[in-house]
Amino acid sequence: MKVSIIGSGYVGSVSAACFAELGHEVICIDIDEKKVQMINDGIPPIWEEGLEGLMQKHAEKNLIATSDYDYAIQNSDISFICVGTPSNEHGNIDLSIVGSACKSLGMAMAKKDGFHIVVVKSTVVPGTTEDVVLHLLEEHSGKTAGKDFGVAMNPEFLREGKAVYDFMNPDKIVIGGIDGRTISLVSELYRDLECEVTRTNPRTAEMIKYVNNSFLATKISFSNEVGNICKRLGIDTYEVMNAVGKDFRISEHFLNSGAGFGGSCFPKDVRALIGKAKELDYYPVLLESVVEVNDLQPIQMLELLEENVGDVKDKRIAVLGLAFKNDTDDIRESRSIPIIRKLLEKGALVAAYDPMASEHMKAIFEDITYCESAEEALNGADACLIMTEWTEFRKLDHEFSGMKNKVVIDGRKMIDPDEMEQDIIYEGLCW
Ligand SMILES: NC(=O)c1ccc[n+]([C@@H]2O[C@H](COP(=O)([O-])OP(=O)(O)OC[C@H]3O[C@@H](n4cnc5c(N)ncnc54)[C@H](O)[C@@H]3O)[C@@H](O)[C@H]2O)c1
Ligand SMILES: O=c1ccn([C@@H]2O[C@H](COP(=O)(O)OP(=O)(O)O[C@H]3O[C@H](CO)[C@@H](O)[C@H](O)[C@H]3O)[C@@H](O)[C@H]2O)c(=O)[nH]1
Repeated sequence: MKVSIIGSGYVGSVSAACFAELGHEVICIDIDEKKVQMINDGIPPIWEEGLEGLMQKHAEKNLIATSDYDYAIQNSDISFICVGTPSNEHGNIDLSIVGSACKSLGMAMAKKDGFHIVVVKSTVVPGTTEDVVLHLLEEHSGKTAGKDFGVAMNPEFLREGKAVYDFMNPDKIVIGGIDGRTISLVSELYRDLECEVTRTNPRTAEMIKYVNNSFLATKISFSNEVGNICKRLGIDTYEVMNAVGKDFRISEHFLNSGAGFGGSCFPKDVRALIGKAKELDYYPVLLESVVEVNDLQPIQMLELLEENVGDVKDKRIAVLGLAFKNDTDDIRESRSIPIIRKLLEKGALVAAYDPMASEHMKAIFEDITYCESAEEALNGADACLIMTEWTEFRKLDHEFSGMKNKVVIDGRKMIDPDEMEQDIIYEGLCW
């Protein structure tokens, strides 16, 4: 099938490369000319394991990129909207990028003969596809939904760092369409993937995505709350949750307590669902608490730090991990951001290390010291904070020997002091 993908970020570029791998003809559309050029050169605009191989295999064959909407719409049957849906200043969803993509798409559809399908893959609050996207497309194309074009919502569940694998091995595919014809045509795109398709209406598909993310975020905040209580009781919460997770109704996944959840999805999506609920005069007590517990975790880390080293003014604090999780260079809503901000406010000297994300962090904190290795960051440090679950941090041992004061506050349970040769003063955040 002929597919156009609007937006070449994490979701757009992975979807494009994977649809190409599934044998479809794919055109990426982005307003960022640099990304367009990169894709045409077979270079992924974001880092994701396995993405480069797919892009090199398909670029300029069945995967091309352009900033020309007219060309892309004329040469495709289905368009996926994969642009960002950030939070506005009140935490509610900001649909302005979706709006401008719909305008460009509608204007291009006006010039096209024949049936076209528009699929929203961006995460949007329930009602958006039918009440906003569909109407904008009708307004700018002069065409009628259901007659001249189909509209569907197909949420994406990929995890960053595992995005290609997740796209190719989904545990669910949800397609919410305005009619059966649209749902069937969109399903065709996924026919080679071994996965059941949940067929539904657009607003249910939109809600499934929010509930999925909110439930996972709730599991993490629940685990953090339990961890905070365990810490005060002198109990290792990981031992507790390992046993609790053996109950098949709970499952062992997403029970790791620590510095909390970051990333481009959980924080913004939980906030957006809270905003939508309030708009409907419902106060979502549980979801508000999920955010509150999450916001508290970095503060508790700093409290532990100060309990161990006192005033941090003029002290060198090594921050290990800047990405919001391991295996990605993405720093969006990373838990290390509020930590570094507070450390700087308190006059600390921050020495940061991340295997992938330092370049991105420089855009937020220009003046901290960026190191090439954990060892370099730890050298001469008065304390260390572990913020990201990078595998390489599990092996740290002799690297701590250069610290002035060997205080380690572990926000991800990366270190087992009993297994180490170095003597350190170790504090787990929740254990
Ligand atoms: N990142 C994830 O892991 C993930 C997973 C599932 C769902 N989502 C959702 O998918 C959506 C996209 O997220 P992302 O992380 O890929 O975003 P992103 O910010 O990485 O990428 C968005 C892309 O859209 C482009 N763009 C902006 N305006 C445009 C326009 N008018 N026309 C064409 N291109 C335009 C940008 O240049 C950028 O390349 C969001 O709604 C997000 O919540 C993200
Ligand atoms: O037990 C856990 C698991 C995760 N995290 C943190 O939670 C955040 C998010 O992790 P993860 O879910 O692996 O990353 P994302 O790439 O943000 O993926 C989530 O958000 C995407 C965007 O909506 C969805 O598509 C995915 O299904 C969903 O897992 C990270 O900061 C992790 O450190 C924990 O603190 N404890």
